Amino acid sequence: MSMIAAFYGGKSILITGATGFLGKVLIEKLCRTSPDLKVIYILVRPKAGHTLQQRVSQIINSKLFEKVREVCPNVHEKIRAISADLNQNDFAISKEDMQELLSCTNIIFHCAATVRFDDHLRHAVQLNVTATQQLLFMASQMPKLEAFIHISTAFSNCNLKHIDEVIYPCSVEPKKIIDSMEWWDDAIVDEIAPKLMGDWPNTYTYTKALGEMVVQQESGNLNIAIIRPSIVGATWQEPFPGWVDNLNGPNGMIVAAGRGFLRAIRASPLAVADLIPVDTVINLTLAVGWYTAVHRPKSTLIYHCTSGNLNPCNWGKMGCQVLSTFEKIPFEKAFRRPHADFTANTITVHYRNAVSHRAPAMIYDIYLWLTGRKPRMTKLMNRLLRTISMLEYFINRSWEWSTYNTEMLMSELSPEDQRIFNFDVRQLNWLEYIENYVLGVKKYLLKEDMAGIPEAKQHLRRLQNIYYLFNTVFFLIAWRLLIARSQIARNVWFFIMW
Ligand SMILES: CCCCCCCCCCCCCCCCCCCCCCCCCC(=O)SCCNC(=O)CCNC(=O)[C@H](O)C(C)(C)COP(=O)(O)OP(=O)(O)OC[C@H]1O[C@@H](n2cnc3c(N)ncnc32)[C@H](O)[C@@H]1OP(=O)(O)O
Ligand SMILES: NC(=O)C1=CN([C@@H]2O[C@H](COP(=O)(O)OP(=O)(O)OC[C@H]3O[C@@H](n4cnc5c(N)ncnc54)[C@H](OP(=O)(O)O)[C@@H]3O)[C@@H](O)[C@H]2O)C=CC1
Repeated sequence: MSMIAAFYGGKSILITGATGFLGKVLIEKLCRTSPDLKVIYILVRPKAGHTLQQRVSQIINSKLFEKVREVCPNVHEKIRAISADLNQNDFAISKEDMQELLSCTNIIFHCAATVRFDDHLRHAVQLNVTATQQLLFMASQMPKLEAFIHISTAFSNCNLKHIDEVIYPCSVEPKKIIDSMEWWDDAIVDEIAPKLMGDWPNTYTYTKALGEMVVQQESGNLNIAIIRPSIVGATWQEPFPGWVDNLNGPNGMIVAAGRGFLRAIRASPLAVADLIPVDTVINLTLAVGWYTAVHRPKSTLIYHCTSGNLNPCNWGKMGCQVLSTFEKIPFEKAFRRPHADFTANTITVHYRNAVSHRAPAMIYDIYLWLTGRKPRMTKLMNRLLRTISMLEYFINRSWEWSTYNTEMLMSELSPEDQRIFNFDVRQLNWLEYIENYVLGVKKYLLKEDMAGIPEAKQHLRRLQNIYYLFNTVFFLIAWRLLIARSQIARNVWFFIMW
């Protein structure tokens, strides 16, 4: 019998960020392994014209929940959506709902965050710091609360090279920043943001670091743990390999490379690609929830959920495997044949951006314009280049994260729990994982049918022929112009002909 699965039986669990990437996998695993849990409260806001109920139904009826619907047919009764906006006071939760949450919640998993790197500092502070503070205040009023699990990021201290499982202080107290945000206008925030952020590369990582400080300072008597995942990727094993549903992190790059937009990226091929599958993160999260509630460690424990020190893989190896998978499983509607490489030199990067990214986009836009359609490729390419510029920081450096707490927890689990809640990343075979990842991007993110592969391959062959034709015509025109202007070129031409 799994101790962890049994622990969640009969429990009332509160999850923020449940509609996000990690949140969905967390609910899925909880419902599948502990179908006898009492209720999962999820704090959801209405979005994009969808009501709360529609959003929940969409999740429950999705492919990800296929197995859950078998194991736990009454899953929709287990999930209770509560209307909430984490940017509002008291999260804009109704009095009745708040009363129920305060009196019933046993465990909190706090996943909600803004993960945009370029979010305005005010908004990032509001969601990643102030909302965390408010949630901790709510938690302190919950008599039945057994554990509060905060999801942070391994990059909250990306300004350091070696990172231990401790909280590092930021130079300005988070409380001061929260207070200042009340009376600073946007112009002042914009001016002061770079000074506050110091050597953090973006508002996301900075506010996640502030969020950890808030957790430490406001923990009071609560049983708290912090989990720091690195770059979270598609599922490794559960509920099935390769599931992914957003364009964050490597996902967008895989799409861009597979469709032939991305030709070159500034990256160190030897830098460690610290990817971690989302199901591994969730298994660790559930194990930490159990351990924190049952063993009640004296201090707040931090768990690094990373792969680099246990089973390293570098960007070069990962990129090669991504490209070789495209050979077998091409994406549909490719703009060009997938071919990308890593460059390190700044001049080469500018050259490749001009020649391999911007020029083909402009040529294609001219073609669209000539055929009476709306040009869009240049805009798309600019967006891609902007995204790449934001990710570059993370693919040109390596970090070392110590994992003592995570390894300690692994040794505390029974063999049954080690199997059901496996977070031992040493067992991961990278080549197999990346192949399933690319396949998952095709199937679950791009929603492409596998039956379309022969047609996609044929399309790539056509693109290859267009490429040869274009190069031949380009060469002939260039040569013709050269012959017209240069005696040496003419001599070479006559020599060849002769
Ligand atoms: C040796 C040879 C081998 C050769 C190999 C060759 C290689 C070939 C293979 C390549 C694969 C292997 C290498 C991969 C390297 C990846 C490194 C990853 C590092 C990640 C580190 C993460 C560390 C921290 C982890 C964490 O702790 S947290 C999670 C991380 N957080 C994020 O990843 C958020 C990032 N994003 C944003 O920060 C915002 O997205 C923003 C970017 C500002 C845009 O912002 P904006 O321009 O305003 O655009 P949006 O409004 O967002 O979107 C507007 C429209 O663009 C869409 N779109 C949003 N995104 C993306 C995206 N990426 N890519 C594409 N499209 C996207 C969106 O769908 C919407 O489409 P629409 O609806 O309009 O149709
Ligand atoms: N993905 C990754 O690579 C990594 C993620 N993490 C951390 O994991 C956690 C989850 O990330 P991930 O699932 O990828 O992020 P997502 O962007 O997929 O999900 C964010 C969640 O937060 C919710 N949310 C955002 N703003 C509000 C608001 N004002 N009120 C209520 N809910 C809100 C979103 O709801 P809605 O659907 O309504 O927008 C969504 O459910 C975050 O704390 C992140 O820092 C850490 C390391 C890496």
